[in-house]
Amino acid sequence: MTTLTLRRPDDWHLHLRDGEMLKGVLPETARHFARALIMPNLVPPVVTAANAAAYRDRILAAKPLNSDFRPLMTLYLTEETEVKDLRAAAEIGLITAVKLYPAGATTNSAAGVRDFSKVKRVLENMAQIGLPLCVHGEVTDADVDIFDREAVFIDTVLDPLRRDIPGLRVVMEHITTQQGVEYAQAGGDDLAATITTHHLVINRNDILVGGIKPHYYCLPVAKREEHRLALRKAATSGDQSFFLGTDSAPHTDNLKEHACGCAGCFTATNTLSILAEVFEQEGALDKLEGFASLHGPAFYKLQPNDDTVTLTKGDPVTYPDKIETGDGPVTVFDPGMPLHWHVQI
Ligand SMILES: NC(=O)N[C@@H](CC(=O)O)C(=O)O
Ligand SMILES: [Zn+2]
Ligand SMILES: [Zn+2]
Repeated sequence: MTTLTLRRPDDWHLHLRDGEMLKGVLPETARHFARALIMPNLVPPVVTAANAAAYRDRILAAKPLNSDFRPLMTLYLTEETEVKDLRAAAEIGLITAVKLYPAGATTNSAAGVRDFSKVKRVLENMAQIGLPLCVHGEVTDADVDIFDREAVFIDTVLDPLRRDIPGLRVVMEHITTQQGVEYAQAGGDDLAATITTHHLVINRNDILVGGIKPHYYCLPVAKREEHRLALRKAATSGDQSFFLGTDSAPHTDNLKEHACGCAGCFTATNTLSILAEVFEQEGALDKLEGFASLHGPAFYKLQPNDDTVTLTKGDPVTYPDKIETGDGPVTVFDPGMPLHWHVQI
C-alpha cells in the first residue's frame, strides 16, 4: 500500500500551554488534526467554567488563519470544584471532559486531588450526566517505585473508585503498561484508554542507555520493552477501547536539558508519520483510522470528522529537529527510525 486515506484524526490528549508557547505549538497540531482535547494544567490551572471559556478563546485567537481546528475543553478537578459550575459548563457544551491529576503526579499537578472523598459528589454528578473523567493514573507515594506507579494506581485507586461510582465514564490517559492494557480491555463501554505516539516507540532503555536523553523523559515514564509491545498490540488491535491521545507536551529546551528536567515529549509535528510507520510495522495499516479517527469520537459520543487526510509512502520524510516559539526552541520527538509516510496538506 502506498496511499492511505483516513477520516481526519483527533488528538484526545494535548497540551497547548498558553501565551507565546500556545502560538508556537498550535499550528503543529492544527495542520493535521481536526479536534483535540485540551489539557487544563496551566499555571494557574483551568478550574472553572469561566477559566475554560477564556482559555478556549485564547486558543481560537491563536489559531492559524483558515484553520478549522476545534479545541475541546476540559476542567481540572480540584477538591474545590463546584458541581453547579461543572454541570453548567457541560450542559452548554463548553467542556468535553474533566481531568483528574493526583496531586503531585506530574507537571503542574499541585492543585490536584489528595482526598478522593472530597470529589465524590462531583464524580457522582459526572456519572449522572455521562461526562467523562480523564485520569492521569499514577500514585504519588514516595515509597512506590516510579515504574510501578501506574499498576499500583489501577489496583489501589482506579478500581475502587469505579466500583464506588458506578456508571462513571473514565479514560485512562496515556497508559504505559500491560496492566493498563488489560484493565482497559476488561472495562466495558464506560472505560477507555488513550495511548501516546512516543510510548509506542520508546522503552526505558531509550531514555537511559548510552547517556540520559531528556527529550525522552515524560510521565508516566516509558517502561520495559514488554510493556511497549503490549501497547503496540493494543493500539493496532482494532479494539475500540484504545485511541490516540498524543500527550504532546512542549517544554522549551532549556527546561528539558536541565539538572531537573521537565517531563513531556513534543510529538505534534510528526505524530501521523510515526503512527503510520508503527502501524505498517505491525501489519495493521488498516487499523490506523480506528485508532486515530474513529474510536475516540465513539467514546466521547461525537461524530467522526467528515473530511479526510491522505498519507503517501515514499522516500524518508524529514521533520524539523526543533520548532521555534516565542518562549524558545522546542525539540520535536525523534522516533529514532526513518519515516516514510508523508502527510498531504
Ligand atoms: N506527560 C508529561 O510528561 N507531561 C505533561 C503532563 C502529563 O500529561 O502528565 C505536561 O504537562 O508536561
Ligand atoms: Zn498525565
Ligand atoms: Zn499530558
